[in-house]
Amino acid sequence: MKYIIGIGGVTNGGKTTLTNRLVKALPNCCVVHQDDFFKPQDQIEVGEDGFKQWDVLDSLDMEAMVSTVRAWIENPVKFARSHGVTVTPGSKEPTSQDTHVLLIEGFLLYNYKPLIELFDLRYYLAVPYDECKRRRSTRNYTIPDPPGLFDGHVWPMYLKHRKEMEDCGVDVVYLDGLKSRDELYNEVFEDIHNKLLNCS
Ligand SMILES: Nc1ncnc2c1ncn2[C@@H]1O[C@H](COP(=O)(O)OP(=O)(O)O)[C@@H](O)[C@H]1O
Ligand SMILES: O=C(O)c1ccc[n+]([C@@H]2O[C@H](COP(=O)([O-])O)[C@@H](O)[C@H]2O)c1
Ligand SMILES: [Mg+2]
Repeated sequence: MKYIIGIGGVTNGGKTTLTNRLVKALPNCCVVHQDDFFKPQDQIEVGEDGFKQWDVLDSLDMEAMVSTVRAWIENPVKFARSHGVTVTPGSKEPTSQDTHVLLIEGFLLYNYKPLIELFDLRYYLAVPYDECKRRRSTRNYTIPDPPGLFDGHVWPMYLKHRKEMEDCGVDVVYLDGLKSRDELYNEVFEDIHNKLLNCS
């Protein structure tokens, strides 16, 4: 069986931290990071507000991201091997019963139709404004945040995209990003087991 699981939500919600832990625990598990699909800086539009518009779908090569996911769907064994993931057969025979998991993590997973429909399970990490701003201020992105970016662009875009997702009725499991790393990992790992892996 093949399962595609989304770890989405707000910037600095803890998506990458949680994903890095899950990938070690789930069977034959590969990861796609949405951050790897940002377009080069010179292709990012500058808005009327003067900020480079990083936190919109247009800043990402979403077609390439979906193609990568489709390559995994087509042949998860080949995908795993070419990404250095060791493939182990499950206890059940025939081999076609083997379990393969793809984790997709990123801040804009549930606003792009061709991607939304590919998930078997969608998680959404959220943290309140103050904590998000505090965590973001300590991050070192390849392109550092200019002064005022969080309040002028990042947070408003988060609210806009979250509302659009909710208005479209996308089915997500909300996670409280204020919980500890351990709590979040245990909660999600158990949930994945109950919802997916026990049924295979
Ligand atoms: N559950 C948590 N509680 C407190 N801090 C966390 C938690 N998860 C992650 N962090 C910290 O928050 C920051 C952002 O985490 P990260 O996993 O990179 O988030 P994201 O990928 O959603 O932007 C990092 O400094 C990380 O160590
Ligand atoms: O990774 C990059 O090249 C990059 C360049 C500019 C900005 N980012 C920021 O990366 C954020 C998404 O990543 P994350 O891990 O914070 O969810 C998003 O809020 C962007 O503003 C990321
Ligand atoms: Mg991240």
